[in-house]
Amino acid sequence: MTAVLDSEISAVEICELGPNSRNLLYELGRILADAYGGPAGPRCRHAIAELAAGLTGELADLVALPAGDAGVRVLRGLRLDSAELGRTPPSWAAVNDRTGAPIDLQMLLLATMIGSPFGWCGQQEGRLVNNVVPARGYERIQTGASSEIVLSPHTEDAFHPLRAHAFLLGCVRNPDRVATTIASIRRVQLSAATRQILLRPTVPILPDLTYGDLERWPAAKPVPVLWERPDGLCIRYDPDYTPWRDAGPQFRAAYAELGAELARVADLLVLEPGDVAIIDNDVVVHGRVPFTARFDGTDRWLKRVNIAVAERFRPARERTERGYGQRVTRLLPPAQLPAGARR
Ligand SMILES: O=C(O)CCC(=O)C(=O)O
Ligand SMILES: [Fe+2]
Repeated sequence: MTAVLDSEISAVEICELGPNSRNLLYELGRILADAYGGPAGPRCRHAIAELAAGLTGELADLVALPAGDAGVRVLRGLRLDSAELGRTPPSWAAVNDRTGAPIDLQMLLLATMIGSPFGWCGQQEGRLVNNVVPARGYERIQTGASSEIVLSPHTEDAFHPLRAHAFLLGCVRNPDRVATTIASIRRVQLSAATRQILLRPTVPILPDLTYGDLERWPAAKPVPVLWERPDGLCIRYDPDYTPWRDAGPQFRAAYAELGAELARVADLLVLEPGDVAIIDNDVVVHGRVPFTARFDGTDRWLKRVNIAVAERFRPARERTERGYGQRVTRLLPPAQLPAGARR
């Protein structure tokens, strides 16, 4: 993909949280942080699930999956304590979970209103709220910790059958207004032949480097790039972790056509402090433009939460995939979620 994106935000739904919603979420985050220290323990997780299931009114109306083909809804106006959060850490591993607890808990309340938040055992030590910050040494490596390179458009955790149906990207700070890129598969135009080729399983998608230096995958199973959900076309895409160059010329041409179309329809989304994007991971691929990291404690800082939405369709054939041994960690086992939150 090129770094040249030509359109401003178009069909993305932008929702401003009113003062009551902002204050309520903020207070709940604080109360949970004071009572439990953070979301690691089961008592706090039960409290999150109970509280999220009981939220009504404006918050319940606004905190929802994006409805249209844009596949992104941005909630604007989350309250943050920037001073308490302190300096941007030099890597995810250096995050202070205690000072971060109030905002992490707000993110988890939001995620639990949509579905069931989860993390990966092999990523950021299984945390439910991941931190996305530029890290020294990773400037040119294809992960969220990069900076100097274009982070290619991708489906989050495309390699895995349990990848998020949707995820949250919340912004703590973004002083240089570095844009996230978003591109909806519902806006691309493909020839009928290309569409047919990409609907067939041809090449596998491998785990990205955030899962550690995993050995090669001799038994990697091909998966389709495009698939269909009852409401329309969906995508599963991660070109940097797909051995597409090994495929035949027809597939390579189709894959290139898709890449060019995704670049054509891509929008730039500049997340500002207090913004939370709700991204449909089956409809939209996301990435990031290049930037020069500061590495001085004032860098861009995002929070990411994966969400499983039980009523969302996925193709049955994915159930036989093994996900390269990567296992999820859930907020709570599904049977322990209160009725209103069991999705
Ligand atoms: O930095 C961004 O805007 C996106 C990073 C990303 O791809 C992710 O956190 O999954
Ligand atoms: Fe991502």
